[in-house]
Amino acid sequence: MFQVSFKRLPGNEDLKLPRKMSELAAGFDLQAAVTESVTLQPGERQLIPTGFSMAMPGELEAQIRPRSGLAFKHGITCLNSPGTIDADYRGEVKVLLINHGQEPFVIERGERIAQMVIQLVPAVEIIEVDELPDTVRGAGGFGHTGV
Ligand SMILES: O=c1ccn([C@H]2C[C@H](O)[C@@H](COP(=O)(O)OP(=O)(O)OP(=O)(O)O)O2)c(=O)[nH]1
Ligand SMILES: [Mg+2]
Repeated sequence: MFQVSFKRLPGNEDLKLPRKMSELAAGFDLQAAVTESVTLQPGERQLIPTGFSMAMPGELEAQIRPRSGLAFKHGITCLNSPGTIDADYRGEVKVLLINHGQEPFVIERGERIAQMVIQLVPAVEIIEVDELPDTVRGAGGFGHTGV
């Protein structure tokens, strides 16, 4: 069990810390910490504050992912999905939303706008080599096996 710390930023006492909405949910839902409602016009993107910062062990990262309901109903998604929160980041977690829908979308304070999934990041060492091991696939990609 890893411990992940959330720090509520001043002025956000009314918001809940990220939380799972069902027992086995993968994601912790994130609330919009906008001080007043924000309207995303079709095609517009905005960085939405969440009102908290966080810390986690170095083996972890946090991914910011869209909520499928907002995507399906309103075309609202995360432009950089999944957003990456590095373990050493201590700034406010923010959500880069974009409106891919046809209608303006209003974000109210406290609205659940995205979800955060905590993931393991394996420790790796990068080594430079002159040759890579052969495989059957080789350089084939981008649909070379057909559709
Ligand atoms: O959706 C996101 C993505 C990133 N971040 C924060 C945490 C992350 O650790 C930091 C940097 O993100 P990233 O590495 O994706 O951006 P960059 O453009 O590479 O910036 P940097 O040079 O600061 O790493 O920004 C967020 O709050 N929300
Ligand atoms: Mg970076």
